[in-house]
Amino acid sequence: MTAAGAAPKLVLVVACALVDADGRVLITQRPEGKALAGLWEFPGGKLEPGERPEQALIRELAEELGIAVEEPCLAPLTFASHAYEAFHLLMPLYVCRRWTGVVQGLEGQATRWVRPERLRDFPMPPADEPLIAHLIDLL
Ligand SMILES: Nc1nc2c([nH]c(=O)n2[C@H]2C[C@H](O)[C@@H](COP(=O)(O)OP(=O)(O)OP(=O)(O)O)O2)c(=O)[nH]1
Repeated sequence: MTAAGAAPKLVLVVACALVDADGRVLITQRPEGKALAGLWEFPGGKLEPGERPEQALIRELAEELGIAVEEPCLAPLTFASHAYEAFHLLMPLYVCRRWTGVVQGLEGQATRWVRPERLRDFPMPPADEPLIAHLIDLL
C-alpha cells in the first residue's frame, strides 16, 4: 500500500515474445547482480527518453540479441500490469516472428527456445506469469 496521495512510480518496459518456425518462444535469463537475477524473462527493457515503445524494443532486441526487427513485424499481444514493491510495472508484450540475424545472448545472458506449454517450468518474474496463458492461446 502507498500512503494516501503518494502514487507509485509507473515504469514502462517493452517486451517481446520472439516466436520461431516451430512455435517456440525465446526467453532469456536475467544476469547475476540485477534485480530478479536468475529469473527467465522476455527480451526487452525500459524506454529511453524520447523513444516510442516500438523503437525501444527494436533497440533492445539489437543490443541484447543482435537481431534486426522491422517495426511492422511487432504485433501487440497483451500487457502486464504488476505492483512491485518499488514501482508499478506496465509492460506491453509484442509478438515477433520475423527478424534478421541469429539470436545470441550478447550481454552474457543465457537464452532458451521454449514451447509455450513449457514456460511454467522456468521461474519468471511475477509480472510475467499471467502472460503465459496468452502465449499458449496464441500458439
Ligand atoms: N525485459 C523484461 N523486463 C521484465 C520482464 N518482467 C519483468 O518484471 N521485468 C522487469 C524487470 C525490470 O524491473 C524491468 C526491466 O528493466 P531492464 O531489464 O531494462 O532494466 P534493469 O532491471 O537492468 O534495470 P536498470 O539497471 O536499467 O535500472 O522490468 C520481462 O519479461 N522482460
